[in-house]
Amino acid sequence: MAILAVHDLSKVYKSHQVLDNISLTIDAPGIWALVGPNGVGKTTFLNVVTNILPATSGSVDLMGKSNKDPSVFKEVAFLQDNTVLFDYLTGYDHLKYICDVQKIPKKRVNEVTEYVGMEGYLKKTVGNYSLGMKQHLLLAMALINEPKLLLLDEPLNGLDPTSAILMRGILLELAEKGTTILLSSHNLSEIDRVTKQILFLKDGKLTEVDMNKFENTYYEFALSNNELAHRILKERGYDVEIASDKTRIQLGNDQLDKVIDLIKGGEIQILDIQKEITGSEKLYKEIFSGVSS
Ligand SMILES: Nc1ncnc2c1ncn2[C@@H]1O[C@H](COP(=O)(O)OP(=O)(O)OP(=O)(O)O)[C@@H](O)[C@H]1O
Repeated sequence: MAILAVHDLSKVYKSHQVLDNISLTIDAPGIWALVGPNGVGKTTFLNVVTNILPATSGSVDLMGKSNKDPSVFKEVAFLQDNTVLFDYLTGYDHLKYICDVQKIPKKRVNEVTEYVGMEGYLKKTVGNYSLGMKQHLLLAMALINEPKLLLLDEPLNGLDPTSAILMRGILLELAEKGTTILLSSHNLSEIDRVTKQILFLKDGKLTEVDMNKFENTYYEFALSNNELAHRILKERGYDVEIASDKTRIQLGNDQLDKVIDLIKGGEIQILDIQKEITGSEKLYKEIFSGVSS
C-alpha cells in the first residue's frame, strides 16, 4: 500500500492550469520537500491532495484510501497556513475542539503542547500570538492525532532561529519514528538539513530529485602561495581554480588530508580552510533560472 499515491492530478482555476497531470507515489516513510517559487502551485497541490480543494481531474489515495473518505484523516494531518486559526479562541480551545470532533483523549492536549513547547501561551487567545507562536499551535493541531502522514504548508514561515531548530528536530524525530512528511517551503537551507528528497514544482509538473546525486563539497583554502598550490594540485589531477585570491577545489571527504599534505609538501602555509556544500539552492537556481523565489 502506498502512503501517498497521486494519479494524473490536474487543477485548473478558470483558464489557469496550475497542476498539469501530476502523478507521484511515496511508498516508504521519510521527509519530502515540495519546492518552487511563489505562486507556482504548492498550496494548491497540498489543498487538492487533502481534498480541501476539488481536483479538476485525477485522484489521490492517502494511506491506501481515497482522499474523499473522511476517515483517512484519522491517520493523516495537514498543517495549513495560519488563516485557519480563530483570533478570539485560545490555543487550548483549538486543540480541545479537534479532540472533541475526532474523539481523541483530552490528555493528548497536554502531551502535544509540551512536545512543541507551547505550554506558556496555551490559554492565551490566538489574536495575541506572534507568527511563530501560531506556527507552534498549527503544529500541535497537526500532531494531536499522531498522524502517519503529515503534510505541512510552509511550516518554517515566521519562525525565529530557535523555533526553526525546534521544528527541524521535531520533523526529523517524527520521520525517524516512521511518520511520512511532505512539506512545502522556500527555505532551501532548512530543507537541505531535513531531507535530500525534493519535489520541484514548475509549469504544473513535479520533478522528483534525489539531492544526494547533486551535492558537491568544495573547500576554499587561503594560502601563502595560490599559484604554486594550483600547479601542484593540477599536476596531481585535481579540479582546482583560484577565485578571489583563494584556492578552490572540489573534494570528497576522504581526499582532504591528502590535499593538505600536498600543499604543505610545497612549503605553502595554510591560513584558513572553508567547507561549502552546494545543495538544493544551486539546483533550484538552475531549474528556476529567471524566476524570482
Ligand atoms: N482560488 C483561486 N482562484 C484562482 N486562482 C487561484 C486561486 N488560488 C490560487 N490561485 C492561483 O494559482 C496559482 C498557484 O497559487 P498557490 O497559492 O497554490 O501557489 P504557491 O506555490 O503556494 O505560492 P506561495 O509560495 O506564494 O504560497 C497562483 O497563480 C494563484 O494566483
